[in-house]
Amino acid sequence: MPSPKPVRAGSARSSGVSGVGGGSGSSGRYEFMSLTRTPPLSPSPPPHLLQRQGSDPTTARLRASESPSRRRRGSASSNASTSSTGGALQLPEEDCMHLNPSIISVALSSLLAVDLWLSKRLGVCAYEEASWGSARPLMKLVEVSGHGIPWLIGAAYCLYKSDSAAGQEVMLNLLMALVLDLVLVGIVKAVVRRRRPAHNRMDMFATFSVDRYSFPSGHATRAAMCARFLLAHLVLAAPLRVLVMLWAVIVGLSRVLLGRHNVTDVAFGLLMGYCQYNLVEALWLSPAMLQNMVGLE
Ligand SMILES: CC(C)=CCC/C(C)=C/CC/C(C)=C/COP(=O)(O)O
Repeated sequence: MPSPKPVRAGSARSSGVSGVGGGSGSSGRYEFMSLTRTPPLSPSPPPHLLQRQGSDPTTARLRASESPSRRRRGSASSNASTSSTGGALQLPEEDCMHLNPSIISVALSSLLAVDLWLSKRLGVCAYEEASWGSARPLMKLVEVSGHGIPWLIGAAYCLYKSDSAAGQEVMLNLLMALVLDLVLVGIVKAVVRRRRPAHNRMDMFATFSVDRYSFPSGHATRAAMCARFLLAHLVLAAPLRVLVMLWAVIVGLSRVLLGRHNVTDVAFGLLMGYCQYNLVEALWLSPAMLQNMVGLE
């Protein structure tokens, strides 16, 4: 499997392929090439760099993406070390000190490469002509079931219809949780700015501008948080509890099948939604606070 190649955001964007990474480029952001695309031509590294890169192609590419000043410094120390050892490759101390960050970035790059590859393979409902394209309408129904608008309208309606203080308390807190989820997901999306998979067709209804970004999946955070909320506050029979959990998993899975998200967007989204519920519990609006806020007797 080819290793992903960290490139400057501008060049990847122009090829319409996306990814994310912490990176140490001038913009602090890397994007990763699609595995199925031919990487753009880049100037060949100078011969001394090739010598230092050895036979490991990943290390070679990482070295080639270094800043020119670091390459020059590396080149000088490399020449010294190879000449003193009669041609045997001996890394200078400076490079040894950078070994750990390199291992982490290679591990992260590999994880993201697997993520892109797996997500592309699993995007079987991304369009009608795809291998499971006939299931796309069903997946879009699942999408609607996890969308913010039906949940907000449903919670507001139940709050309005509820005739007990306990019911109103739960519904108001659910509303608060849904708004909190939209805000937190919006912030993370705006900070990370990972683009949606190239095979995604952007035909979702009612989206915010941050929803052009894919990390994390808002549907996944909402599904995990709402599932925990329902399980904690509704008295449900065992089969229904299983159904609620299954629904959350299916909503998450449908995001990848529809091609809306990469696997890591959904995995992180489910985890984030699960943790968000803890925050909702911590911020729980009590009846006393509710009396002040909505004037309950
Ligand atoms: C009242 C109000 C402002 C409601 C906004 C609800 C809304 C438009 C939510 C966006 C839901 C959405 C499309 C999230 C994107 O989910 P991903 O799973 O694709 O990240």
